[in-house]
Amino acid sequence: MPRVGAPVVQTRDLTVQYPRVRALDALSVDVPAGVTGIVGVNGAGKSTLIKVLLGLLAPTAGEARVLDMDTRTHGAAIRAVVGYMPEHDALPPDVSAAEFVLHMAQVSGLPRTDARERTADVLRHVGLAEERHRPIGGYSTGMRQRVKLAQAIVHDPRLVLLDEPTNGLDPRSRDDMLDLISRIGHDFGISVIVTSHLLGELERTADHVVVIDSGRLLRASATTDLTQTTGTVLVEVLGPYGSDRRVGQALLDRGIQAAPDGDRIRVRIDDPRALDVVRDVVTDLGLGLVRVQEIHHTLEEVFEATGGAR
Ligand SMILES: Nc1ncnc2c1ncn2[C@@H]1O[C@H](COP(=O)(O)OP(=O)(O)OP(=O)(O)O)[C@@H](O)[C@H]1O
Repeated sequence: MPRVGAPVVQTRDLTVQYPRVRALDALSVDVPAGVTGIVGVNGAGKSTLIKVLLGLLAPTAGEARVLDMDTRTHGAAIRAVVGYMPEHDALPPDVSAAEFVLHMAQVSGLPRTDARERTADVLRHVGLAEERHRPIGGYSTGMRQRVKLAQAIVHDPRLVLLDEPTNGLDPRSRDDMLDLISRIGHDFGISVIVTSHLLGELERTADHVVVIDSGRLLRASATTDLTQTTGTVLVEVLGPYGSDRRVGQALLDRGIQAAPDGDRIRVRIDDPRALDVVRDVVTDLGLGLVRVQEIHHTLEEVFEATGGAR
């Protein structure tokens, strides 16, 4: 059993060489428990990494450990405690979600009665309770993605690997799927590794983000560290027309960097006095301070800064 707080996945110099392409190139990363997003453009190596982690593809060099088990030697043991949602859809059209997920539960070793119970539970969790007896062939893309997610968690895994689960979904279904992923990771206590080529969507779902590009590690950190403050706040004041300009000018007069931003004032806070000066200036001018809002980087901005986005 891995120690509490131990990484769920560790790779060291992990390399996968296909005949023409090096899909993973000396990738060394620790993935902690919780929800982790693996982000990279198409072809970055995300699906290859997942295949290695499941023990389905042997590394050319280096090693990968999942829940402290070596993927080269413990593939079957890993797959018993890890769920997998593949990117592409290979669902049988003629069977119902209930039949399919029950079958997958039994394949993963659950006795029939437990498998039935778990199937009913997970189909309810993913929001397919009502439609579960209809043939999958008539399902929408969003429903099919939820069937794939249900079969990935039906055996109550410790870790689940989701390959591009939001692919092909409209914005609303994508939000539903992201909420579901967050619940699996945060309420059900199953660690989640989720791949995506869209950084923005992982911002509110993932606790950690691993950015890969051409099989190499660009960045691995807590989402909150990546989206750290820009050193700028937006200040909103209450007063007659032009109050924001007067505040901005008063701040500049006192040596604080400030610039208009719509009807608010963008203020640099590198100077430790800055927030005190804002409060003093607003009071001196007889105005009200409505809001001081810290501005954070978005993941997209960070990715662009590291040269990963295309
Ligand atoms: N079986 C294979 N044989 C040869 N090359 C492969 C194979 N699978 C993937 N590749 C190549 O390896 C690189 C990484 O592919 P991979 O599928 O891991 O990337 P990805 O980040 O998951 O992208 P996508 O989201 O498009 O699947 C790509 O250049 C791809 O063309």
